[in-house]
Amino acid sequence: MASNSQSKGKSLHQSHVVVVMIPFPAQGHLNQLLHLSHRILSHNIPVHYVSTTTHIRQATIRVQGWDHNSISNIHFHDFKVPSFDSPSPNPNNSETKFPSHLVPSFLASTHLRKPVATLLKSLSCEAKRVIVIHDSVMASVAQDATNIKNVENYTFHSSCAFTTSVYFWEEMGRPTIEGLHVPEFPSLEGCFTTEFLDFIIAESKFCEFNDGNIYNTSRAIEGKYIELMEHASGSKKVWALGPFNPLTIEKKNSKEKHISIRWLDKHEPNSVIYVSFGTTTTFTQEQIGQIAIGLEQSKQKFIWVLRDADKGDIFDGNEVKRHELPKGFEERVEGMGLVVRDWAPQLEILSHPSTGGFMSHCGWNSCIESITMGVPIAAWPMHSDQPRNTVLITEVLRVGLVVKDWALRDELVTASVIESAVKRMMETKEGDEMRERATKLKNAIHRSMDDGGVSRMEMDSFIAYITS
Ligand SMILES: O=c1ccn([C@@H]2O[C@H](COP(=O)(O)OP(=O)(O)O[C@H]3OC[C@@H](O)[C@H](O)[C@H]3O)[C@@H](O)[C@H]2O)c(=O)[nH]1
Ligand SMILES: C[C@@H](CO)CCNc1ncnc2nc[nH]c12
Repeated sequence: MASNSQSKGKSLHQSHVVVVMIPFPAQGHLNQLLHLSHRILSHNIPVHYVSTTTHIRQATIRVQGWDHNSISNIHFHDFKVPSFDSPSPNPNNSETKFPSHLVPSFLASTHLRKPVATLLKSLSCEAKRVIVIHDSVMASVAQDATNIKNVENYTFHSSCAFTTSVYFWEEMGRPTIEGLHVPEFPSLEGCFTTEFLDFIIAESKFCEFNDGNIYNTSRAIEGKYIELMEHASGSKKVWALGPFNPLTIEKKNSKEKHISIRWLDKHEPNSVIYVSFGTTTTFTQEQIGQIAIGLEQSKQKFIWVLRDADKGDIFDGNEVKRHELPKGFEERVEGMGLVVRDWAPQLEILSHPSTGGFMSHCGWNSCIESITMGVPIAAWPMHSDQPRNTVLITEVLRVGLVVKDWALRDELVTASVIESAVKRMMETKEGDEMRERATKLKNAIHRSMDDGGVSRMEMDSFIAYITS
């Protein structure tokens, strides 16, 4: 059984309760429930983590921020599903930038329902109680939990409370709520394909009978919107158990350091902008050229992670495309910028003192990782929840600026727009003020995770609730 310093004083009866995680098979989802597994394990509760063979492999090789040994106590269940297509992403989709090339892998994972049901039945015979935590878009896979007596079923929402709650608030007809000012936010137009929106709606029907809702956020970040979510959830509990990612990252010795960290070590505090767009963004060659020129013209130091969206199966063997950069670019920016084409250690980069800004698509992982590390965001949303996450970052929390307005989503972002956004973030008073607010927010989050802090108390209360 897992043990570490946080588990001291916890009684053994808790081992009669086991947790089963059912993540959605895309990096930004796998990652969050893996972090949560780690946190729950530290309370001495066994955790089972279920996915397809390839996605278990993906989740475990990309674990960040915790030491690899600490996840070895998680019980991974890699179930076989029918083989699925794993096409390369297409940057030229005109309707939306949603990564529809992943859909075959999403559909394949619906076949997890049967092995999951078998696992739940077997665990429910041995344990006092089985706590299922399933991604909101894996609710159909978790549905059999409802019919087993000692199994409780919680829905994990992979985005922030702001984005999820305004969706419900709109459905409720935008009621006035005392003490709450909701800023303007974009409609869902252009966020998803119709096919995926239908998938989300179909999955949400299976959440109706759940026992509560879990978010990777904190009352120290967006308390008002967690309350709005509570308002929309009626009698059901809303648990804000985040941030799931670790708040401090251990320094590696220099031999083990990634090239980007060694590079950051050479620079001044807050002098580098980190540019990365998660695992579901693919740019056209033309757009890549504009980013390159914009970064060069900004004359600011940068680390740029230049990679396409993940494929449904990241191990399927085909070579990843190597994007061309403008002629002589890498030589001209030598010493000033670093282009990373493989997997970057994002948490380490964000926690490095030299990193002073983050140009991001505003995936929720990137947002919360950046906030917990005190780094402000230059927001360039692409699809899904990202346009609304941008509103939380720039207007509610005021720890970021907008690179590209969502209304202009179909247009090329020119080098000069990128240049001016980078300069605004890195060398203006406005940028400094955002960094100050980001540092304040980081400190508030750290305090909330200390003894007696709101986030710590909420996690303790959840653990007590599921084990009592
Ligand atoms: O090179 C890389 C790229 C990405 N990453 C990590 O991969 C993760 C990417 O997740 P993001 O949420 O930022 O973005 P993605 O688009 O990939 O994910 C998505 O899934 C979950 C949703 O709620 C997000 O809003 C969504 O966009 C982050 O944890 C980031 O740290 C790396 O560590 N290195
Ligand atoms: C490949 C990922 C990228 O986000 C699709 C699942 N994304 C999502 N799934 C479910 N609800 C969402 N609300 C916002 N985004 C959501």
